[in-house]
Amino acid sequence: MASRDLNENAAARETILALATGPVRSAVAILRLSGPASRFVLETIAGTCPDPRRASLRHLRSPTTNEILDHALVFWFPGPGSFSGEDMAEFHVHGGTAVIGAVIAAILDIPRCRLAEPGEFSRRAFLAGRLDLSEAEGIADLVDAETELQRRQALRQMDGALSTAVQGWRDRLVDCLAEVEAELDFSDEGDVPDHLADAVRPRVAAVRCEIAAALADGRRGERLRQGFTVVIAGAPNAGKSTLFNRLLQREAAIVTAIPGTTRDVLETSLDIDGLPVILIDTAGLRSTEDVVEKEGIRRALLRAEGADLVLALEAFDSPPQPSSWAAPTLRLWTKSDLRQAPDAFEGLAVSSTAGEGIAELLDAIADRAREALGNGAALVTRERHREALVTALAALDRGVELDKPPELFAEDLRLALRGLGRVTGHVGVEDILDRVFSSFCIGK
Ligand SMILES: Nc1nc2c(c(=O)[nH]1)N(C=O)[C@@H](CNc1ccc(C(=O)N[C@@H](CCC(=O)O)C(=O)O)cc1)CN2
Ligand SMILES: Nc1nc2c(ncn2[C@@H]2O[C@H](COP(=O)(O)OP(=O)(O)OP(=O)(O)O)[C@@H](O)[C@H]2O)c(=O)[nH]1
Ligand SMILES: [Mg+2]
Repeated sequence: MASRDLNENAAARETILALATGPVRSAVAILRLSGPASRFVLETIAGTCPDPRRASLRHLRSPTTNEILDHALVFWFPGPGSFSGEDMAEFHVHGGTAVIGAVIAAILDIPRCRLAEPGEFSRRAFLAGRLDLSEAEGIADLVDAETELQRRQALRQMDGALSTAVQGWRDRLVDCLAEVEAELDFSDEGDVPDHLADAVRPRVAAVRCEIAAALADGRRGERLRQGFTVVIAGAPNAGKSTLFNRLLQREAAIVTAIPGTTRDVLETSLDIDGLPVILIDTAGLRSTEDVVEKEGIRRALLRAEGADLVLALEAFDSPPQPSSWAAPTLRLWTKSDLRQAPDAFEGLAVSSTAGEGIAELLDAIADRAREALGNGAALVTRERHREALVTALAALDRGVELDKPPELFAEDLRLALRGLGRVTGHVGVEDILDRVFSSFCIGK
């Protein structure tokens, strides 16, 4: 892929530094550098530049005082065959906060070195043509992945699943456009034979169809990134917080025998069979004049409305609840250890204290989440991709209309190509780079 970095002169570039590992005490911490001064930093702090890609054990020294700061493994990754495409270096230091602070301070003393912005290493890799925009997003998603399916989806995207599909559509549409344009060039105006457009139209329609299929995915990819939200709702004292704690296997919410205990919305993520589930405990629903409780109930109803699934709890000792919710609902009869569900009850009986029905409930949630989130094979994983593909699809829809003059057909093809190019960042991306990369972590 050609370098997109046309504006900046490499030598004038700053060298960026970041802690690539977590900002906590750890056995080993990795400091990462990218930019033209990387080699000089290695020579200054570690004495000499090691062989490319080989771990070398060095004393790190402060260039100002010559004091030894740490014994560390150091790496040299010469550009352009590095992750970012630039010269890069790594310091694998002991992961104490004072060690990290001292080495960072020593490096920042070197001219033209500064701390990296979030996503700046990946941004430089993108600008150097080492990866495209959707592959860079895959890296960010991989770092953020909390469940197995999120990991799988992110890895596919990092490996270019979406890029490859988009690139294939682009190539085919470019061929179509070239044929339409050639014909336009060689014919008198308004005199393009219809058979040309007729020959190209089915090929465009085939691409159109594939893009439409990728979009008709029930937003699985986006939802897998975000998680499947399950709201626990019901009357005060129905056992919502007890169930919440049982599903999380820890005492996250306060439980008492007093109705109206929970007021805030409590939200925690849960991994069920690799599926990311966001479990939400809410205030018990009742009419009340208490302003705090009222606000809690308002928030509870708001979250229930936007949920992927509402668990509507009822117990023998709690008043009946609204029978229908805007979101898909699973009715639960709680406290089944104390009183059996009435015969007419349509739903699942559970006891959070005795454990009855809990495995079945987890299975039911997993089934619904799997249905909504898919298996990690969706191509479209962000609203950004969807918007760009919808734009391309709309242009192709217009393009394939019968009796469309070839000039306008060609223009529609160009618009479609621009939409596809935005997914991978091949065209018109200046406005979205900040938005995409600022959501990355520091050090990525
Ligand atoms: N210590 C460390 N671990 C890491 C990374 C890193 O930068 N540093 N990574 C970074 O995020 C990931 C690995 N990804 C990488 C991707 C490409 C190259 C690289 O230098 N590629 C060259 C040469 C490959 C070779 O021949 O060995 C290339 O593709 O040309 C390095 C790391 C995960 N683990
Ligand atoms: N025996 C039995 N008691 C339960 C069960 N679930 C909840 N309880 C009891 O019911 C009472 C209310 O439980 P909570 O979980 O606080 O109820 P809640 O729905 O969160 O109530 P609010 O937060 O007030 O809306 C507590 O005394 C719990 O110990 C259960 O499965 N079996
Ligand atoms: Mg509660």
